[in-house]
Amino acid sequence: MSKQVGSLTGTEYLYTETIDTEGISPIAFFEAGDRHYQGQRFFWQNREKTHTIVGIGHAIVLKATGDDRVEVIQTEWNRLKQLVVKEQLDQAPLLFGGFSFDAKHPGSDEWRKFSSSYFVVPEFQLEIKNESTKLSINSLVERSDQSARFDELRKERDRLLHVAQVQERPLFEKAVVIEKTERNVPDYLAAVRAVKKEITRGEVDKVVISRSIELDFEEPVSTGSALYYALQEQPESYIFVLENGASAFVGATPERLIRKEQGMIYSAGVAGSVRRGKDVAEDQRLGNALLADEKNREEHDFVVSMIRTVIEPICTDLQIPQQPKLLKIRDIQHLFTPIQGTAKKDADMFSFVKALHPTPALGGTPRKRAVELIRELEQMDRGYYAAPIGFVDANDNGEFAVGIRSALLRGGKALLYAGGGIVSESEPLAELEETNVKFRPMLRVLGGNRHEL
Ligand SMILES: C=C(O[C@H]1C=CC=C(C(=O)O)[C@@H]1O)C(=O)O
Ligand SMILES: [Mg+2]
Repeated sequence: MSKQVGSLTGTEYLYTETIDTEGISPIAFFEAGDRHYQGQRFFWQNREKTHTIVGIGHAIVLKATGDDRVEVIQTEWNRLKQLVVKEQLDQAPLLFGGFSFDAKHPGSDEWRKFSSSYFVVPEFQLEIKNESTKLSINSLVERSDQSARFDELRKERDRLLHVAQVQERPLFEKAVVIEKTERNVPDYLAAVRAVKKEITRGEVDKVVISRSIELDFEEPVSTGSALYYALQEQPESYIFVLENGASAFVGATPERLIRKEQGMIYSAGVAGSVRRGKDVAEDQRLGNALLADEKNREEHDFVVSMIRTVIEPICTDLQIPQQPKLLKIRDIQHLFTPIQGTAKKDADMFSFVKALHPTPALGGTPRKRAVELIRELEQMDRGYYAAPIGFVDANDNGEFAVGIRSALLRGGKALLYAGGGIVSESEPLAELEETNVKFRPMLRVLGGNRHEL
């Protein structure tokens, strides 16, 4: 049973016990939870592929809505951290989840279950980092129930391990798409034009406008299959899955929001885009043209300058290069500025998430007006698209990416999302084409590309 932290009795502790499990495949472990824990799993892998986390089952669920949702999650997590009981060598329990893009959005049926924030401490936590593989059990129980509860949980852990290691490895078939519907192209183009007018009027400098594509499949798509193909097809990106009941939010994003490790923080400006070239020469020509392009540099500079402004008060030793570099991933190249610093003493992970979200790579400049315009102009609910998704551990180390190049799966349907930064020089049809490139990663993963390839 999962517990909302609000229902704590005051006498429970968050017990953790870790074992070493070298050689287990994270996707096989994820899939081992398919039968009994569907809707209660998550998966995370960083861009460098040095850190993979799988969560199965819910020891604790945290949800919060409203403007102060980040602070509510932050406070509850701080309270929970005080309850951790573990041996020194045990892994710290972690909190994984995400926020919706806009806490003030009225919401839609498709995203209803996710609430405007949804975080879990997994019951079974597999972590592969620095060449070591650790599997923990986390459980929030009364001291008097701890021993009996852990006996049950150890049995269940061993069963999951056996399924993952010994029983047949899962074979994933790519789902078959029967229909691909561009949901709101005229609305999207109208929104881009409206933003350009607002820019001319001096109301805003930049707003990110997005749209969605619906895929209908012959059969329900399993989360495991989407995850498998995301890992195969997008090796240069963060890969994430967050299940919630019958829905799953899945993505292959290149964009870090914040990583915090031993007091150091790492963020990134990722904005400004062009497709990959068909050969090396074209790829380099496109990349160099992107680096020199005024419109894309403007899109990018708004992001870097806002990140500087919002993290300067909570950081020291901030290091931000003057010029962007190129970030090349399978389908697209971006302008990229890595940012790092040292977190001030009281600035924890959620202080950074709150300060940074949304950067103008997903929202706009100025932030408040841009988010209002997105709410007014986009004829859709972004849900968790373009919003922070990731984890923090009990030592306040962790990482959040931005949930782009992503899709919401539910049964035989998927909703894919993509957007782009609209600035004064934006051309509506060129922006539409840019969103087509940004849909590609998830179209590859989900099979919706087969007519185009
Ligand atoms: C909003 C998205 O991308 C952002 C990240 C990188 C480049 C972007 C751009 O060039 O417009 C966007 O700001 C998306 O992929 O849906
Ligand atoms: Mg762009």
